[in-house]
Amino acid sequence: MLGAITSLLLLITINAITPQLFRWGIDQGIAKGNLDVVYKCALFLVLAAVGRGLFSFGQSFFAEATSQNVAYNLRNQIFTQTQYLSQNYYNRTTSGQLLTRVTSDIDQIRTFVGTSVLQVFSGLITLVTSATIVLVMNWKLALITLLSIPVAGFIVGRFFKNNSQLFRLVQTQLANLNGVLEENLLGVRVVKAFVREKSEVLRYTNLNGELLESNMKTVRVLRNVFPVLFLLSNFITLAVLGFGGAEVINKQLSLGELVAFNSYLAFIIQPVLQIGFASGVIAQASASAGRVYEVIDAQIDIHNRANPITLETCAGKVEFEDVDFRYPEANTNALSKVSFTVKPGEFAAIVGMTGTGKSTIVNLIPRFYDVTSGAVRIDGYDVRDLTVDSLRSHVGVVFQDATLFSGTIRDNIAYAVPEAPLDKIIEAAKFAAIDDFISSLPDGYDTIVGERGIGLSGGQKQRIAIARTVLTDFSILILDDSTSAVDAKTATLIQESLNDLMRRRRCTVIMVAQRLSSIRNADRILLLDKGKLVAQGTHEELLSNKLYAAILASQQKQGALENVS
Ligand SMILES: Nc1ncnc2c1ncn2[C@@H]1O[C@H](COP(=O)(O)OP(=O)(O)OP(=O)(O)O)[C@@H](O)[C@H]1O
Repeated sequence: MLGAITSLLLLITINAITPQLFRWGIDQGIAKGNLDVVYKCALFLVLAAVGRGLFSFGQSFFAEATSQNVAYNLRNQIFTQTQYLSQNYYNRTTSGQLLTRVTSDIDQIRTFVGTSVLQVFSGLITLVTSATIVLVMNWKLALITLLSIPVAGFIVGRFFKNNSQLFRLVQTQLANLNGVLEENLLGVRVVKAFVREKSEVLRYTNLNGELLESNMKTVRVLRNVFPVLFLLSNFITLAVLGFGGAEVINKQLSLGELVAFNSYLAFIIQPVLQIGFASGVIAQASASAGRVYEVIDAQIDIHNRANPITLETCAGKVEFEDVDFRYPEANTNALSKVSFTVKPGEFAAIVGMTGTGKSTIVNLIPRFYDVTSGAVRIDGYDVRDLTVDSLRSHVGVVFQDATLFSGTIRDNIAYAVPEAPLDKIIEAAKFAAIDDFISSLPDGYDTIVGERGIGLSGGQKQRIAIARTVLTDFSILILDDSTSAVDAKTATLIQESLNDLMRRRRCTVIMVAQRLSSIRNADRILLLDKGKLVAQGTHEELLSNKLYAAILASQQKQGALENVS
């Protein structure tokens, strides 16, 4: 920016000197018939033109470089922030919204930094220097000229006041449009299955139409400002030529002075127009900056407390003490007065009807959310007193939906431990009962998955996700319905590996399970109903519980159906 400003200042200096050269050339050279002065003047004018070219280039090059760097920094800042924003934030914001901020909004800011900052800066400096010079040259003529500034200021100010809302609306509409696009790309199968292509096209087209309408409004308001400013500048030129011409005729002003004055006029009107042009970009960029900084400044709910404790080693004891939890936008508690203890090395299972809070319980352990009241403790420490990193490094989680990243299968399994040797990766894959499948692929562990790679079934993805977690150094393993997408036989295989793992690693396992068959040998089964812990015990102990028996009976029926099919 310093380079750009220096170039700009030099450019302005040359621009300020040039009319004086004309004046000198005309009054001292042409009028007095002194050819030597005319030649010298011509030479200086050529040098001034070369300098102008050089410094114009420097100014725009450095400004553009600055703007690219600003965009680079903002993109990095916003991405870093997205990595640390809490789950609550993502429940409220669609990724389409975030994508628009990272792309289109940052681009608006880049344009502003690349062009408008210097335009305004140079405009102001040119205006002040030119105004001072013309005031010294002929104050009467200068006052007529300078009259244009408050009038133009009023026009630009009104433009800002009336239209900043409109520019914000355009960016919001663009974000909504991207939201629909994103939803449709993710849910393309649902759209096809329900034959909703036409109505989705209509929905997108309507939103796109609204965006077009708003964009046209901005085009109209932008285009309306400039003719008014041009008209103003023409009036001023007219006034200067009229009044100045009379002054020359009355011998109050030399012809050279009038020519020089007329040149300065351009340096007064041009900045006014320049600032007018910039005002559109500034209004758009300011709306975009507001949206970008909304993300960058968003409060991160889950963060380290002052003087947090680093959990160096973890035995794996998990306690819930009178835990109440309510999602921010919900009216009722998802969990109420939940208390239980899972001892180190125990295998605990959480069961219950759908929507009773099973996933919510496990989300509280690695602090994806914080409890509303009560406490979650690990080895006796309130999880909120531990550093988030050390807490999560001891908790391995396999989610319901297995998200893989684009890259090789090996990269995906080694996601949290990139330096893991291949034999460890294979061991993890064997644990998740996916090694046979991977080995059968032509490229084995180097097979590319994700956008440009092979497609995997839901169960295969889930097993790779299990292997990814198994490879980490956890003391508490959370499996959130992670075998729901695999068949009963594979689930049993994974279950056997799990038993083996618990024996070898002495880790605590907390499993949310739909299939009761996979948790028969759990040390402790927590039975949830409508956010409350209604019973706990072993499978045999819970058989007498009505709800447990009902869930079991419904599953046996389903199991029989699976066998038939
Ligand atoms: N982000 C959220 N905002 C508001 N309410 C939520 C949110 N997520 C879940 N809930 C509500 O909290 C309750 C518990 O949800 P949870 O996902 O823990 O149930 P679950 O027992 O794991 O269900 P399932 O077996 O269907 O996965 C549900 O009533 C659900 O509607």
